[in-house]
Amino acid sequence: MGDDESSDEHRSRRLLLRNFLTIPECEELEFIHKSCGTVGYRENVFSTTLSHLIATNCHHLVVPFVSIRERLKDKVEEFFGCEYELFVEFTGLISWARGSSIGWHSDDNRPYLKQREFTAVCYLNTYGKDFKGGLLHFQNGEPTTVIPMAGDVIMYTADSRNIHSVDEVNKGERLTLTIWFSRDRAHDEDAKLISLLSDRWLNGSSNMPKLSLPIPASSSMYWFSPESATQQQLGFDICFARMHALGFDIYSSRPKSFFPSSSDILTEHLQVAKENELFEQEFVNILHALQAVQFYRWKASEFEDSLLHLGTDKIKRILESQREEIRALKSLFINDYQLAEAVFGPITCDENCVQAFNWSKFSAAISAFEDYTSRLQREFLMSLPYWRTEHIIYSVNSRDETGKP
Ligand SMILES: O=C(O)CCC(=O)C(=O)O
Ligand SMILES: [Fe+2]
Repeated sequence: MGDDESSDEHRSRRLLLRNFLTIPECEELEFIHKSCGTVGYRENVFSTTLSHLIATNCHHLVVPFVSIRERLKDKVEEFFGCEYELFVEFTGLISWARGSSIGWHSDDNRPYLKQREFTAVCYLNTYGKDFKGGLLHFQNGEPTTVIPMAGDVIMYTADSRNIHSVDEVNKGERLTLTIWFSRDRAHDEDAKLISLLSDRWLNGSSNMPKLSLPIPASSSMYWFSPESATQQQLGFDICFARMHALGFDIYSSRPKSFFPSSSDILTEHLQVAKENELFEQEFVNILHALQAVQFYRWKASEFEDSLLHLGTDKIKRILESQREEIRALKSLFINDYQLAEAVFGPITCDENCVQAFNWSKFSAAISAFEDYTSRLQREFLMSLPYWRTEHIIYSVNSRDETGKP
C-alpha cells in the first residue's frame, strides 16, 4: 500500500470512544434538553441549539457545553491528525423520539453542508434502557454498528467515506449531543454565538440580573403534531407534555379572558400542581416551571426527606373549581394524551420514577435550582469578556489554572 493510500485510509477511519462523557455530564445535558428543547428539523425529532438557549435568555446554560466541546475538538484534531485549525460548526442536543430514523447519508451531502469536515455524536442515554431501536450503522468499515450507550462518542469524517443510517426508534427518546466541525472559519459557530451574546449584552442587558429567568420562544416552536395529523391543531405543546409525563399539572389563576390568545397563557405567571395539591410559589412562565420540574427529576435522589420541613402554607389542596381550570388548560395544550405519553413517557420505571414524591423535596430542589442557575450565571458573566476578546468560547477557569492564555 502506497503512502497516499495509507494516509487516506487513516483519515477515513472512525473512532468509537467509550465513556468519553461522565454520567453526570450526560444527565446535565439531558436536563438542559428536556427543559429547553423545541420541535426539531425533522419528523419526531426534538432539538436544543446553543443559539436557542441564548434567544430564550438561558445563555448561562451554554456553560456546561464549553469544556465538552473543547475536549471533543481536541480529540477529533488528534485522531484525524489535523494540521489545520478546526472550528465547531454546530452544536446541538438532539432527541430522536418514537418514529424517527434517518436513511443512508453522509453528513455533508447537501451543497450547503459541504463545509462539514468531521462529526462527533455523543450518546447521552442508553439503548434498551432508555429507548428501543435507534442503532447507528455504517455502510462499510469498522465499527459497522454502534449501540448507543450513555457517555460513548463516535467520531467520523462527514464525507462519503462514512455513509451511515439510524434505525427507527420504536420506544422512548434517544438523546445525543451532535457536533459538526469545519475547517472554514466562515462557519465558526463561536463567532455567531459571541455576536448573539454581544447583541444582548449591548442592548441594555449590561445589568444582567444574578438570576436570569427563561423567556419562551414562539409557541409554534413547542408544538408537536404527528406526521399523520391533517390539522396543525392535533398534537401537543412539548413543555406541557413533558410536565404531564412527570405527573405535574399547570394552574393559572388568571381568567382566560385576560389573554389575547391561548398560547399567551403559558408565557405568564403559573403554578404547578400534582394530584390534589397546588404548590403556592409562582413561576414566571411554563419554561421556568418546566426547568424547575426537570431539575427536581434530575436531582431528586439527592434530597433526603427527613432533613426537610415545608410550611403548610406552601401547599394548598386543589378546589373543585381549580381542578376544572386545570383540566381545561391541559386539554387546550395536550390534544392527544396517548400520543404525549407515548412520545415522552418512560420505557421502563427506573429509580427516578419510583422516587417517592413529596413537596419538601420539590421545594428543596427549587432552591438548589436557583443556586445552580446563579452559579452558571456567575461563570458566564466572568467568561464572556474573555470570549469576546479571544473570539472563541473556551473554559476560562481551567486555562487560568494551567497558566495558558
Ligand atoms: O445519532 C446518530 O447516531 C447519528 C445521527 C446522524 O446521522 C445525523 O444527525 O446526521
Ligand atoms: Fe448523519
